[in-house]
Amino acid sequence: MLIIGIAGGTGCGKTTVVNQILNELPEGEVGIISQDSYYKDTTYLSYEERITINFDHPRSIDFDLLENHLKELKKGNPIHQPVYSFVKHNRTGDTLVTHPRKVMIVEGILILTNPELRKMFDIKIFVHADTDERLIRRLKRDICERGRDLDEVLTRYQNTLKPMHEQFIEPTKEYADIIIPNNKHNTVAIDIVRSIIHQKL
Ligand SMILES: Nc1ncnc2c1ncn2[C@@H]1O[C@H](COP(=O)(O)OP(=O)(O)O)[C@@H](O)[C@H]1O
Ligand SMILES: Nc1ccn([C@@H]2O[C@H](COP(=O)(O)O)[C@@H](O)[C@H]2O)c(=O)n1
Repeated sequence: MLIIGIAGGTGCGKTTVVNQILNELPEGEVGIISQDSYYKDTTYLSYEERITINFDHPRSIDFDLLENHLKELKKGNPIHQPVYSFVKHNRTGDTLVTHPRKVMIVEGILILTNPELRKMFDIKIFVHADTDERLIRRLKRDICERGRDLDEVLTRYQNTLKPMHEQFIEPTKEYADIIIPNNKHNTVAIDIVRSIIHQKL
């Protein structure tokens, strides 16, 4: 199994890049794991307490579960990937059965901060987009798709997103084998990653 880790700050286009890579690849040959599914279960907290969580700090992620799931997939076993709700700020209680594939892509802002995960990735990719571009994309996306308003996104940006990006996420660029510039759609980079995957299938 080839495991590809795709990191980069919020709004850089990780999900979009993954979808572009999957386009034109045989359906069902490549599996996806999203770091967002591994936000820690916070059912014991009230909604008011959950919205104060710093979701851009590595401690918000259940890395042990993510690592165990990758190990199970490597052994050939299916896993139950938790389903996360950005509206409830918590896991939904549902899970998505994820079967092992020849190629697994793991994507998320903080995945390269964890040394054990880094060791498991055969290829490490960092998607880069400028800070202002990422903020504009995040604003549009969170308002349209994640039930947020302008004030929520900007407050979160100032209090946690920006400082955590500088402290934890941007420094992981140095671990990347490939850096994809993504201020604009980068079809050449996508084709390169796709051809690496093709060789493995
Ligand atoms: N290269 C790009 N040019 C313009 N918009 C983009 C680009 N890549 C992604 N987007 C848009 O930016 C938003 C955030 O992208 P997404 O892939 O969800 O980022 P991430 O998963 O890194 O947070 C989405 O609305 C997406 O359509
Ligand atoms: N309840 C939550 C959990 C996370 N976030 C934000 O999501 C971002 C990571 O997801 P991307 O798809 O943008 O990579 C991260 O920056 C968290 O702030 C949230 O808003 N609410």
